[in-house]
Amino acid sequence: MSFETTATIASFGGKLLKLAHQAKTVPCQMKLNLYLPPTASASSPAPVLFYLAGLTCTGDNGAEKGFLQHKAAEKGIAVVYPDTSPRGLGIDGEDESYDFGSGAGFYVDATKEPYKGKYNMYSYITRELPETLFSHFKELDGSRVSITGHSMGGHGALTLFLKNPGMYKSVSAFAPISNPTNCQWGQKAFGGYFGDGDKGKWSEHDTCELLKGFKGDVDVLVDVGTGDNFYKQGQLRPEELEKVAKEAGKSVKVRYQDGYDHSYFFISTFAGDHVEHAAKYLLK
Ligand SMILES: N[C@@H](CCC(=O)N[C@@H](CSC=O)C(=O)NCC(=O)O)C(=O)O
Repeated sequence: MSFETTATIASFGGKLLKLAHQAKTVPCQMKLNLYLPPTASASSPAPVLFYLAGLTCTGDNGAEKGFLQHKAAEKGIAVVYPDTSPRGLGIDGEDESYDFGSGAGFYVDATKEPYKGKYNMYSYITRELPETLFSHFKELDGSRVSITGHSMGGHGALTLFLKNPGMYKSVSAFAPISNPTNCQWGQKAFGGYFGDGDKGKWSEHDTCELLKGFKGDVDVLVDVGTGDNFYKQGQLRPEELEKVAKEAGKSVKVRYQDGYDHSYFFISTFAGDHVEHAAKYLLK
């Protein structure tokens, strides 16, 4: 099934497309944004950066407030901004809380009813969405793809990268949920999507656990604001990420940005650095 383009918006010399398509891995229509830099064409396809957003977000938050497009236009990189969950499936309780269900898919394939077979954001982001995009948009180079994300989306970016060696050229994250098996957000989500009986499944989607067993080199950039209330509450656990990385001999650079909070003011301030980080690998 192909895409419907609901809007085309000029942005930094390129264009932002608002898209919708009927998905198969998740049983609903999915919306997203796609930024095409000015240089993208069928004869010169652009490498692609996926930006995974956080709790409560759609594909609009990053596209409208993340400020990635300025640097992406300069570097000739396309940016994909997917939604964060399926929508409107009529599951009991789906819309009740900001940190579970709608807007909170956590980039996993649920194995517990009533989300099983429906909340498959892992399959959607790693398989269906890229396959559909790259067959439809000849302006995109599907052989050069990187990933980044914020908070729940930072968790998504890091775990998808670590679970799929070779799929992404690079990874970075803004204030990621680095150790979801040991924080409230992650425990609620994994309990709801996997159940409490299968902690092995939880570990398969925890960046710290994945990093311990990762074969090969990494070069991960992470930014966290020291004024971030979710960091202060222990939802992000970047120190644990640094500890695991050090013990495993993996290059994970965590930059603690003085006074920044969890908002898109923080993301937009450092977005250029994250696009530069991706460009190092996408353009070499
Ligand atoms: N509404 C909630 C807070 C939700 C929130 O801060 N969401 C963040 C992502 S948090 C981790 O995934 C976000 O990006 N929000 C959208 C935005 O545009 O800022 C509450 O009331 O605490």
